[in-house]
Amino acid sequence: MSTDEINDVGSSWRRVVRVLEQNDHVTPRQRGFIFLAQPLGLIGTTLLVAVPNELTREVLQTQLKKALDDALREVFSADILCAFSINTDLMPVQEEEVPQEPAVIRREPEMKPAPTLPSTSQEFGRLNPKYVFDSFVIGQSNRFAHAAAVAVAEAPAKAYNPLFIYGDSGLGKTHLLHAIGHYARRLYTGIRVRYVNSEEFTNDFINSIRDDEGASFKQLYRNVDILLIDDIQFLANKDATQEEFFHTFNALHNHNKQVVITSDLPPKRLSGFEERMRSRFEWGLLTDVQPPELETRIAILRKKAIGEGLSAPDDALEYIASKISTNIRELEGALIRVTAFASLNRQPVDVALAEIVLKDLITDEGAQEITATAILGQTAAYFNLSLEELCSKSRTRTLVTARQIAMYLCRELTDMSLPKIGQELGGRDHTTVIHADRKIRELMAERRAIYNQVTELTNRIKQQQREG
Ligand SMILES: Nc1ncnc2c1ncn2[C@@H]1O[C@H](COP(=O)(O)OP(=O)(O)OP(=O)(O)O)[C@@H](O)[C@H]1O
Repeated sequence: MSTDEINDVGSSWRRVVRVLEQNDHVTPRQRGFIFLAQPLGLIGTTLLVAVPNELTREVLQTQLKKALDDALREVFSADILCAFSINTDLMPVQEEEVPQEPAVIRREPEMKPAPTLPSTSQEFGRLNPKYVFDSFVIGQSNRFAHAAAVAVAEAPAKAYNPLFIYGDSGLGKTHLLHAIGHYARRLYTGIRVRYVNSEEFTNDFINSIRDDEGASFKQLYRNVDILLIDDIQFLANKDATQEEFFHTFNALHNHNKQVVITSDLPPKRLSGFEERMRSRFEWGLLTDVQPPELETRIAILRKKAIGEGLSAPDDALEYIASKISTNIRELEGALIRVTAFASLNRQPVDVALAEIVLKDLITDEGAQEITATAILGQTAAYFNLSLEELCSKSRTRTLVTARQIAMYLCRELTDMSLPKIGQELGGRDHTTVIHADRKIRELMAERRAIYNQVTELTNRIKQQQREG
């Protein structure tokens, strides 16, 4: 197809968009999706259109089918069929990379914020760029939670408020929270989204009392359009912090601001919370996430392998997925170990190799829970350090590596939250833990010594766990 022809299709498509803009049956939200599409060319009576994701395709193909067919007929004076292809490059860039809202959304007046939302763009709580809806695999176990999360991002404070997502550790609750934040920021220019772990909320609150900064604490948590609060169970029995959260929640809810909460248990089973708090959690929508079934686990591994550029055949992925069933973080950890081992040995990943590597990683049913104390104790002993040194501020090379390995192992072998791990290792920030986790994953694939140290330490910790 020549450039002229493509330009021609471009101008026809712009006319199609104008016709759709004038169609009263098309909602402003649906228009937002039309702007994300780009025509690629016309082959006979089929128009090829690129869209950034499955959701956009679905909206155009189903909700807007009739309006789109009519508009195409009007512009091309013929019945035109649309064929959609997904091109993630069309996806607006994440906020972390470019602090401004993406141009593709920005220049369209229809994508301006809903009238109730303020228009200043601010950075509120870092969101992990990897935790977006597109990287989230949907299965029976999380379908409802995913749909509710999308609905809340698309219509903050209108769909369900609060949205309360609960379930065991490592099943995607944090991922969904971040994804809501990313997606809402894409849809509404300048929307103020704050993500916070409840332990950070507690720390901020305590510091605000210590520093007499109550007003700025309120400003921080009440001047937002969406508050995403992770792992609310950590507020249990913290009466003063709960009281403050109660007022924050009420202030936001009364002003039609969205609150999304995650927890390991449903409100009714959350102990250490006042009844008025628990009942508020039930005002909106409760949804759980369950351990994923085998097919979903395989799909998650496949997506992860592609995303991280790891090469592993399907049967090896299936083997890993069949062995680790209750925690997606562990599932990902297993994939990293297998591919790191293969890379170090310049061997392809296959089932036999996965079997060898995972032999020690698979948790024994009924064994004692692994604690931070066990991990820190074993790590310190392994590197010939004292516990004080391991948790100290010193930054000698051995200490930094040992500390990062301890953080990585806490992340992989326990259900502890990031702030809690940081706290155990000398009161470090949760971002330090994220960095350590990433660093060790990378080093394991690059340096045999690190891989061996992590493996040997894991074995020692598990051995200690087995012996009670
Ligand atoms: N459905 C999914 N698709 C793809 N990745 C997933 C899915 N569910 C979870 N993950 C991945 O599994 C890991 C653990 O998920 P996440 O941290 O969101 O769990 P969580 O339920 O918040 O756990 P915790 O209660 O311990 O905080 C993350 O890397 C996340 O991206």
